[in-house]
Amino acid sequence: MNKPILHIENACISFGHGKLFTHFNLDLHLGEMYCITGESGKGKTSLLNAILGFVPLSEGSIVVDGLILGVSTIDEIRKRVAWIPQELSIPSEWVSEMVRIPFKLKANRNIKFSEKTLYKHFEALGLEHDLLERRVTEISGGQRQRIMIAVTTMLQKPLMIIDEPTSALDPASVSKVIRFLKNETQKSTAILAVTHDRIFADSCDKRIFL
Ligand SMILES: Nc1ncnc2c1ncn2[C@@H]1O[C@H](COP(=O)(O)OP(=O)(O)OP(=O)(O)O)[C@@H](O)[C@H]1O
Repeated sequence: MNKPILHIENACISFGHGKLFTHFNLDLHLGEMYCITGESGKGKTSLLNAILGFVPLSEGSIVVDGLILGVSTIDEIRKRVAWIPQELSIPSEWVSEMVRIPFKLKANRNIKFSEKTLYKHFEALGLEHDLLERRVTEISGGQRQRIMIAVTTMLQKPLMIIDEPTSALDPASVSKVIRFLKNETQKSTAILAVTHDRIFADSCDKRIFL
């Protein structure tokens, strides 16, 4: 098999109060969708944050697309990772502005925003086109999550990291998100998601308990 896009070896995260987990290993390849599941507070979100360099490992190493995570590689690694956090504090009033934010970030400046592609993704995810004309405060949590999945996919990064992609969705919408993401992983992307959603977890290539 080819080299993994994400390789985590012997990882341990600890905060002041002790170790969250130790000896965590993972190999994720292009075309695969894995999920991390487990009890609340075990460190799932912290692990995602560690991959993005926001939380330090106390032991072990993370390699993204052949780059060992460290001070000198973090900018390059962030260029290769699309990230959808669980909670988003969005600094825009309108959805039409919100969907353009990722394209203004330093790491994504070379990627063009396309309304046509966004609408195509909206359709696949069961979202109405006119959501784009609404205020951010006038859309539901589930709509916002799917909009961000659509937008993040447009960035075409080799690695997508998603925290609770379906937590605010009904089962029919969960199925649409799964179909959409599976379709995307076939297009040279790997997905790592944290989830408590049984349907979502069952559809992943591998389920990792933390
Ligand atoms: N920066 C931090 N400093 C200290 N403690 C932290 C920090 N970030 C997270 N924690 C603690 O680490 C533990 C794990 O948090 P984390 O959010 O990673 O868990 P989780 O498994 O994702 O939980 P959930 O399923 O509820 O989202 C929690 O007890 C949390 O309070």
